[in-house]
Amino acid sequence: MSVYTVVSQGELVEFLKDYDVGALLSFEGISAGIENTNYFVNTERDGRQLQFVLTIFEHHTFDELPYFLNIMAFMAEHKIPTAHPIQTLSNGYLKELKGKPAALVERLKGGGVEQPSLKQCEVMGEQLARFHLAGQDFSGFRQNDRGLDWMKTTLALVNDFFDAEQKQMVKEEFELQSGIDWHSLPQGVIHADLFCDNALFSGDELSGIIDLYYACNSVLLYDLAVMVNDWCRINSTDPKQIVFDQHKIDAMLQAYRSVRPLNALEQQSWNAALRLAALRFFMSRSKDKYLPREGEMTQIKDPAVFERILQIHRS
Ligand SMILES: Nc1ncnc2c1ncn2[C@@H]1O[C@H](COP(=O)(O)OP(=O)(O)OP(=O)(O)O)[C@@H](O)[C@H]1O
Ligand SMILES: N[C@@H](CCO)C(=O)O
Repeated sequence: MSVYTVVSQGELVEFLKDYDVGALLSFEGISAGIENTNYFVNTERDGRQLQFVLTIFEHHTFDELPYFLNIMAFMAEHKIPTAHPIQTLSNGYLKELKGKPAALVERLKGGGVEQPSLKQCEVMGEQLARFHLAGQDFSGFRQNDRGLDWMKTTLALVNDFFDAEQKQMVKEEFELQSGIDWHSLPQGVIHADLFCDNALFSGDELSGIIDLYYACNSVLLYDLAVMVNDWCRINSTDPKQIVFDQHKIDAMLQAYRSVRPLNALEQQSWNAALRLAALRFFMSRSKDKYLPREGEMTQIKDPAVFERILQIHRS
């Protein structure tokens, strides 16, 4: 259950006065998600029922949030399926609730994906390319705070928990990545965490991409690699048995390239991008497992999954 900040009816009624959303009908904490507190919020305005998601940000500062909320609004306005944040009557998309930053966003239909279909992989390939193209006109900028420097700092924290084989593999991967000039590849706004649980589908129709709170300006190919690593594999309860589904990879890549073709350097760098994306989540999951944040109610996501994915891309 991830409701870290409990909100009363009275507090929510007061909060909603700064929005043109009508009167509060009901609200309910959302159990999925681990970073933030989320509530479903239902209101009624002019006889119509409206549905929203209220997010109370547990880790981000007020300063860094406008970048993410502006991207969500920008993408929704460019017909990329994302949840549009709701404008306050006073100023912008961000407000304070219980001393923390908070935002109200449009509630999308559908649910997260557990076993993506071939069609869903194709849809995501196409939509990510459209997201990347639209992002070329977005004026905000944010550095990737989960880039190679962050991975190196994280490795220093977790390396002692690794066995000799893991240490050697990770050392080789950092050597490989440090030798690549990622800046010479096409850059732009990336989602940076587009896993299956961050896209809501109704059947094979994408209702929206959510959780843009790692978005940043970085390497477009890396974003595609993050997505392939999570969407295009056949999972097993034993991470060592994970395998990729080549049909899903082909469907996703073909759909992406039909909207934004990959240049020669991107094609050459594909394997390295898959390895960089695997390394990033191997590092973050290792840190969460070995050095969990105090007081955090976290379902630990298994780093062995990304260790295996890294091994597959190395072979
Ligand atoms: N705009 C939305 N419309 C409908 N449902 C949403 C929306 N945003 C979030 N949700 C629901 O809330 C759940 C939690 O949201 P989210 O994944 O953003 O959680 P988080 O704690 O902020 O992030 P993380 O998953 O990284 O821990 C989602 O799985 C989804 O069911
Ligand atoms: N998508 C990440 C967690 C949120 O960043 C993972 O599965 O490790």
